[in-house]
Amino acid sequence: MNKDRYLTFALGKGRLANQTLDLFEKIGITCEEIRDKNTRKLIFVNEELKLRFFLAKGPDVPTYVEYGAADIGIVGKDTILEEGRNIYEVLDLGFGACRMCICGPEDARELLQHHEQIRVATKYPKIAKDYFYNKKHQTVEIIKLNGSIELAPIVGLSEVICDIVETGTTLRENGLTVLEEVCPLSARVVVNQVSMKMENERITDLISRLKQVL
Ligand SMILES: Nc1ncnc2c1ncn2[C@@H]1O[C@H](COP(=O)(O)OP(=O)(O)OP(=O)(O)O)[C@@H](O)[C@H]1O
Ligand SMILES: O=P(O)(O)OC[C@H]1O[C@H](OP(=O)(O)OP(=O)(O)O)[C@H](O)[C@@H]1O
Repeated sequence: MNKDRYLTFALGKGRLANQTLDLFEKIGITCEEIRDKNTRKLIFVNEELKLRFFLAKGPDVPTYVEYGAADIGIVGKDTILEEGRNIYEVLDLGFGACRMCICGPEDARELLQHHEQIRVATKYPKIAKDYFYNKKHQTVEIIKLNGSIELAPIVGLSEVICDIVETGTTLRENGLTVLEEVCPLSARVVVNQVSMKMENERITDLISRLKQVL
């Protein structure tokens, strides 16, 4: 362990960012500057604690962590599954709770049950493929989209979608429903495999302090 080495954190931008920063504050790790919406600065340093933080697009967080550009990352379980990087997942933070589901209009339920060769629109092709091919042994056509996934069955692009459901409002407002649940999701702490060995003391201490305030 090198006491002068900075530990670097990659935090997912968007929904999880504020709760992640709130949690770090609870264990005395502060980084006020990172909350400033007006700054274009990308990296933030806490000199006293020898920590560095940056915000990145969710799907890039596991990449930074696998390559060791960040020692630790905070990201949704969906992103971890989709990216399939070689990283350690060490802690479930509980917040950002939602579910990955197969959704569609009620009449698509029958198509799923009869293993029809349907089209599945999703932002998560790997998760969808794993679910249909490896878990259900069902052949489907997967169509990758980048957002507003609920549109796909409405306009006839696909029969069903594989997407995140939190409150269910988006589904309800668009006449869709949950047909099957793929898995529960929440924010996780991930760690670079080499950092876990080289900085074991600092990282395990951090994880146990996080556990105490969850
Ligand atoms: N209602 C929700 N919709 C999407 N993600 C959610 C929801 N609730 C919790 N999450 C979690 O929050 C994480 C970040 O969500 P966010 O929408 O900010 O990122 P994203 O989907 O990668 O962003 P973008 O909108 O830039 O595509 C997700 O990966 C997921 O784990
Ligand atoms: O169950 P709910 O509480 O309605 O939340 C689920 C919705 O939120 C997410 O979309 P997001 O807002 O990230 O926009 P996007 O569709 O452009 O990705 C997700 O893809 C669903 O559409």
